[in-house]
This record gives sequence, C-alpha cells and structure tokens, in this order.
Amino acid sequence: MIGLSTVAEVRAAEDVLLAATREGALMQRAATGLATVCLRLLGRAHGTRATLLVGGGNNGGDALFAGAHLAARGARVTAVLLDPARAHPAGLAALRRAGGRVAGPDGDDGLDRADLVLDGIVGIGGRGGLRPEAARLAQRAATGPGLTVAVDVPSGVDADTGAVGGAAFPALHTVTFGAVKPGLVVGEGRGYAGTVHLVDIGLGPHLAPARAHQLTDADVAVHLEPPGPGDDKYSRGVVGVVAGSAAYPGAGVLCTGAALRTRPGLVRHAGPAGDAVRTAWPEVIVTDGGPGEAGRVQAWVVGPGAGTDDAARRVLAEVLATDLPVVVDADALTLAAREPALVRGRGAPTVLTPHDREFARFGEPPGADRIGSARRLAADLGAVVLLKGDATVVAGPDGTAFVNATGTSDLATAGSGDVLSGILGSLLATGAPAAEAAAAAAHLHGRAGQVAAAAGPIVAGDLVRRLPETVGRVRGTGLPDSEA
Ligand SMILES: NC(=O)C1=CN([C@@H]2O[C@H](COP(=O)(O)OP(=O)(O)OC[C@H]3O[C@@H](n4cnc5c(N)ncnc54)[C@H](O)[C@@H]3O)[C@@H](O)[C@H]2O)[C@@H](O)CC1
Ligand SMILES: [K+]
Repeated sequence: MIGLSTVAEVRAAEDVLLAATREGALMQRAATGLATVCLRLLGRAHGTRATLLVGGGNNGGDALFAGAHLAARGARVTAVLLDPARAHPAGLAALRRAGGRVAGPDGDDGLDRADLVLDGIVGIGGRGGLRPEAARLAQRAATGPGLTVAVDVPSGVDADTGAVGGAAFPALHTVTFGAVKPGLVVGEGRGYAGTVHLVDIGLGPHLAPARAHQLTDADVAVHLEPPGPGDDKYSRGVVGVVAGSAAYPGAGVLCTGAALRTRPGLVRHAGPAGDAVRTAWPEVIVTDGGPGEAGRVQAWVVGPGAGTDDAARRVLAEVLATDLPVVVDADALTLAAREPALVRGRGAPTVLTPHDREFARFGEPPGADRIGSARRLAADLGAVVLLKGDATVVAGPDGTAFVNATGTSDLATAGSGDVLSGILGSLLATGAPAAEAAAAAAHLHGRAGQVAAAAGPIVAGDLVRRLPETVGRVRGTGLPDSEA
C-alpha cells in the first residue's frame, strides 16, 4: 500500500527530522533525488537547457540546488526568480558556482528552447491558484518545448485535496519528497501532476500512519487467491445479484458475469432479467422471484438496470434489511438517496457506488475535495462510499480512504459500472473489510480496462471477458506482456 500523507503530516515528520539532521541536509537529499530523476528523464545533462521557475520558499531552494547539480554536469541552466529578494540564498549561490545563470531584466528565460522546465514556484507552502506572473510562466511552459517537471507539488495544486483554484503548473512528471501527497493522485491535481516519482528523504519512520492509501497489485492479489484443496463452491462466499429488468437485461448479464469471472464459485441471481442471465451464464443459479427466493448468499449487489419503481424499492428494502454486506449501485442509489434511513439503520456493511450526479442526490455534488466529500457522506450514512471518477475514491465511515491507481478513460462506456459492482460483490462475499474490498474492486476493474483497451476500443463485455487474465496478472501469475 502506498500511504498518502497530508501537508500537516509531512510538516510534523519534517520537524522531527530537521531537528535531528544537519542544517540543509534534507534539502540536499530532496534536490539530489530531484536532479537524479531529471537526468533519467532527459537521458543526459551535457548540452541540454533547463529553466528553473523559482519561488521565494524552500520549494524554490530545491529547484536551485537541483539546477546546480544539472549545471555541474554540463546543462545550461537559467533560473527565473519570481521573488528575487526571497530566493533561497544558499541555493542561488550553489547554482551560480556551478555556472548557472539568473534570468536578467531582459526576460530571456529560455522557456522557448528549454529541454526541461522545473517548477519550484511553490510546494506544500502554496495557497490558492498561481499569482498572475507565475501563471503566465506556467502557461508558457505548457506550450513550450521543455519537459515539465514539478518540484514536490505542481504549483497551484492543493497538495491535500487536488483542488486547483485558478492557474496551475501542468507537469508531465512530479518529483515529490518524503511521501506522496493526496492532491497528486486525486481530483484535478492528478491531471497536473503527471507521473509521480517519490524521493525518499528519510521521513518514513517519523510519519503518522496515513489515513488514505493507494493499493498496489500485490495488495489486491491477497483478495484474489485461488481456491485451496479444502474449498468447495460455497466455502469462499456466494454472491447474490439483483440487477437488470425487462428493459435492461444487459445490466444483469454484465454484473453476474463480472462476479463469476472475478472469483468463480457460486453466483445467484434474482429478478426479472433471469432469462437473459440464464442464457449468457448457465453457471449462475437464477430465480425469477425476489431475493428471498434466491437461496443463501454472503453478499448482495442491488441496483444496476433495476429501475426505480415500487417493486425495485421493495427489493432494495428487502436486501438492506438483511444482515449481509450489500453493494448499492445505479438505480438503487437513486432510491437510497430518497430514503437514506434504509442505509443508516444497517448493522452490516453497505457500499454505495455513486458517480458525481448520483452522489449529488444525497445532498451536494462532490466538489473539488473528493476524498473529503466521500468521507463526509460515508460518515453521515455509516456506509462505505466509492465515488467513481478519473481516480475513484473509496471512503469508509471511520475516515479510512483509498484512491484508485489503475484505469483508463476507455472505461467510460455503458455497462462499465455494472461490471464494477459485480466484481465488488464477489470480493465482499469473501468477508473482506468493505472499504478495502471496494478499493480492490476499483483496482481490478481499472486493470481490466487497461488490459482490454490495449487491444483497441472496448465495450463493457470486454472487461468481463478479460477478467480471468487480469486476475492472473494482478496475482503475478499471468503471462508476461510479451506472451499475451
Ligand atoms: N522543510 C524542509 O526541510 C524541506 C522542504 N522541502 C521543500 O520545501 C517546500 C516547502 O517550503 P516552504 O514551506 O518554504 O513553502 P513553499 O516554498 O512551498 O511556498 C512558500 C512560498 O510561496 C509563496 N506562495 C504561497 N502561495 C503562493 C501562490 N499561490 N503563488 C505564488 N506564490 C505563493 C509564499 O509567499 C512563500 O514565499 C516543500 O514543498 C519542498 O519542496 C524539501 O526541500 C525537503 C525538506
Ligand atoms: K512546485
């Protein structure tokens, strides 16, 4: 798991470490790591041109020291000082000693011919969007030839939330220090941060345990272990699906298919899409009656393609009245937003899977702070909230949060959500903690999208078809890429 640390958590750890290390040592570690990543990205230093955008704080200091490293290796480095009176003195001296120059009043900042632009305008000390002069430079960097690299955080991005209040530096890469900050991987900030590189400056032992995480394949593989010799079709959890209707049978087919393909064992289906499900998946045990006639299950998925009429409401209430984990998706979210008491009163875990418009039905739209919004709704309802998006966020009622690290824009296709809820139901039925099961499902769904999209445009059925292979890859037992 990759911990996502807030500015306050990073500052607290830095204070302890600063007191225990020689003055300037931490900045040297940061700048050396930064220069190393830049050298790797550029492939060489000699003969390259770099422009440093330098603010008046320590973020600018990092950029200056890294620029000095590059200059010492033969790069032509120009520093643009946004606040000359407050530019980091030692960093500036180091850059000059190494042969770097400071852009003079002639304004020759080299941006229109730079190979690399380092954004050291502001880091975790930044507040609000960029001021006009910084915004103008960020805009020129975006349209210029240089590889854009942000120091610690793209300036103008809120490191805690990913909110972008105005202009921000559009980085292709962000080199961040000590810990990944949430704002680099979620919300609008994710688009400005590009690829995130973490430089270890020794903060680890001093950081408070993170309250937000990203899962890796290895974390998710734990939930996808193959059955052992003692297992039978019931032993690892049976999932029940109430999805699809006469008008939308496909939702039932996709949702049950995804559940079956994630962890084959046993999947039961109840409701009016039974014929379509039987035809597509003879392995599924189908009843045309309600959930009560489906037989024993360990988790329910309710809502995809199910409609919002009285019958759908009765089914939702019946499922939520059980003491089993329940995934509330799609149409069932509309119903639950009308009657949140159905969810609030539950003792067993509930996972809600809204996109932004569905989320808004519970009160307010998620806004720029997606982790904060998901946490608030989760606490309010006593449920896990999986807020779908470019980077899906999962929050538990206790504030535990996850930000998804996998996926592709190709997943924005009809039926993709039905597949996600099927995967999630299958993982919940194993008895996994609900928030982690939701995060694992988002991860696997995103990976399936990546696997399927590698072959070209995808429809939701492709995700189901490629799930076994995706599970194999996540477990680390799939075919290597070259053989696939
Ligand atoms: N504390 C430490 O020991 C370390 C700090 N490091 C670096 O230091 C950074 C934090 O440094 P600081 O606390 O000095 O703060 P920053 O350098 O992030 O920002 C503070 C400066 O930015 C200005 N500013 C704030 N918002 C602005 C905006 N919207 N537009 C333009 N200017 C704005 C402030 O007036 C101030 O001059 C980290 O992000 C990291 O890059 C690293 O060197 C690692 C060690
Ligand atoms: K920055």
